Order: sequence, then C-alpha cells, then structure tokens
Amino acid sequence: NVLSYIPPLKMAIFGGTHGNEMSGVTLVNLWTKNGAEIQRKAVEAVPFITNPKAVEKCTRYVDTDLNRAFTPENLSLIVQALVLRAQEINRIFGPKGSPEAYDVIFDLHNTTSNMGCTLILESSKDYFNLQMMNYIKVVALRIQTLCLVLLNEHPLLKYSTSRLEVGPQPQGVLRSNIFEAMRVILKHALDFIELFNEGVEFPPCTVEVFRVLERIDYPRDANGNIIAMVHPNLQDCDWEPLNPGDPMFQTFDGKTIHYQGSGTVYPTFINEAAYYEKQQAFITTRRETLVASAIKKA
Ligand SMILES: CC(=O)N[C@@H](CC(=O)O)C(=O)O
Ligand SMILES: [Zn+2]
Repeated sequence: NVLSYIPPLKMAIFGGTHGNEMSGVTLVNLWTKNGAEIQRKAVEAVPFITNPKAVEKCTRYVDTDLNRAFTPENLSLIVQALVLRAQEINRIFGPKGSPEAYDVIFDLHNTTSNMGCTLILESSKDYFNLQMMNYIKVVALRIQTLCLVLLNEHPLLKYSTSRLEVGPQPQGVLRSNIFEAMRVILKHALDFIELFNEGVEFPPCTVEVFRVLERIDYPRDANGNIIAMVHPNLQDCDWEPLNPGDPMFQTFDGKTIHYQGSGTVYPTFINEAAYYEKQQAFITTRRETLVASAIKKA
C-alpha cells in the first residue's frame, strides 16, 4: 500500500505492454540506457519492457493482449506463454497488495485516437493515484497541457495502478510531440512522488474525471462486417459532448446514423485502431467530480 511503505518507494515504468505503441517503448528504452531523468530522492524507478516479443515484432501483441491477461485466474494457473509472462511480471512487481509489491506502476500506452494526455484511473477510492493525477493535471495546465482522467472501474481485470494514454499516434509510429507529452507527464508524476516521499501533505482535492459508461460498436451486417465508419463530425472529437441526435456513424452508402442516447455523453477512444477487433468504435463517458482525501506519507 503506497501510503505506508518502507523507503525507497518502488516505482515501475512499463513500456511495450503493446508492442506498437512507440512512445512508451522508446522512453523506457531511453531510460533503461540512461536513467538520470527518472532519478528522484528515495525513489527506485525501474523502467521495464513488459512485452519484448510484441515490441520485437512491432505489433500490439503476439498471441493475446497482455493488457487483458492480468486476471486472477490467469495469475494463478499456468496457461499459454503470454500468461507465463503476466505471471512473471506479477512476481517481479507484485503480487498486487502484497508488502513486497511495487508501490506505483506506471504503464505507458499510446492511442490512435485524438485523446491528448489521458491518465486512466482504476478506482475512485485510490486517493494516492487521484492526488497524483490531480497534481499532474494542475502542473500540466501551467504549461498549457490538458491532461484528463478516465475512470475505468473494471470489476475483474487488474491492470497497472496508473496508466497513461497519449494520442493521436499511429501504431508503429513515433511522433515527437506525443513522445514529449508522455515524457513531461512522467516527469510530473515522478516530481509528485518525490514530494510525497519527502513527507509533503497533499490536502483534500476534487478532481474532474470521465467515468466509462458504454462501449459502442460499429454498425455491422448479418455476417458481422462493418457497414459504417465514425462520422466526420465525431472523428477526432474525443472528450467533446455528444448529444442525442448528433451524427455518430456514416454508412458507406452515405446515410448518417445518429446517437440515440438519453443524454449528453463524452466519447473517447474514438476509432482506436486496436479496438476494431474488440468490437469497439468508441466509448461513452460521463463527467464526474471525485473527492480525494488528504494524503501524507505515514
Ligand atoms: C489503446 C490501448 O492500448 N488502450 C489501453 C487502455 C487501458 O490500458 O485501459 C488498452 O486497451 O489496453
Ligand atoms: Zn496500449
């Protein structure tokens, strides 16, 4: 539990969980060679390529998606090679919640969607991560960088505690603006951890988050083939309000399909390349304000 740990605070920085999301891969390789910029007082920051086989092939994953493998049953049973890798990672950096587990794990992702900098929070009750994400949002705003928080309270899948998603960046491509944005966000995260580690108390704060509501698939025909694409008015409009009746998809023969929801939602992961196979054109979210209690190192 990160609020009471025996120094040094142990932090892992994962890259290459998806082998074609190049900013995280490049940053982790850079920091593995020269860790100077991730050094902080009494913090042990370990850069780690989680899926070297996928990185080698510059593909999202080789057999199954590593970022869907950290399920309780996978981490207990011996199944296919990838699950062995998930278990190995869990052994090195986990098990989650155990005294020897790493205190913070930052997993670096890229998205082809126009999401900008997005921190993915797994639990609305994780006040350490909420305080860290609030700190990052505030300091990033000072340099005109908008950083949003996506709340994805998944009942079963236990991902890394802190995930950073930056886009748009095509798969297998490295864009310098996206690379630098990811690097700056990690700098702020490390600064927060160093301050926390020095005993700084962070007062209660409220954080605006976008809670995952629904996964919307592409319209498909009877054979499951996609028959429409994200409408031009929605494409690249991640985080902008989508109101009932707004255009959502455009069929290949030119018809518009409108959003039929009951109220305004905020779409994101719009047209993410990796989600075609997961039957997901975008997800809808609802704006919500979370309150984080004060935190101070025990
Ligand atoms: C584009 C991408 O890889 N997104 C991540 C989001 C997450 O970590 O929740 C994933 O689907 O695994
Ligand atoms: Zn990813």
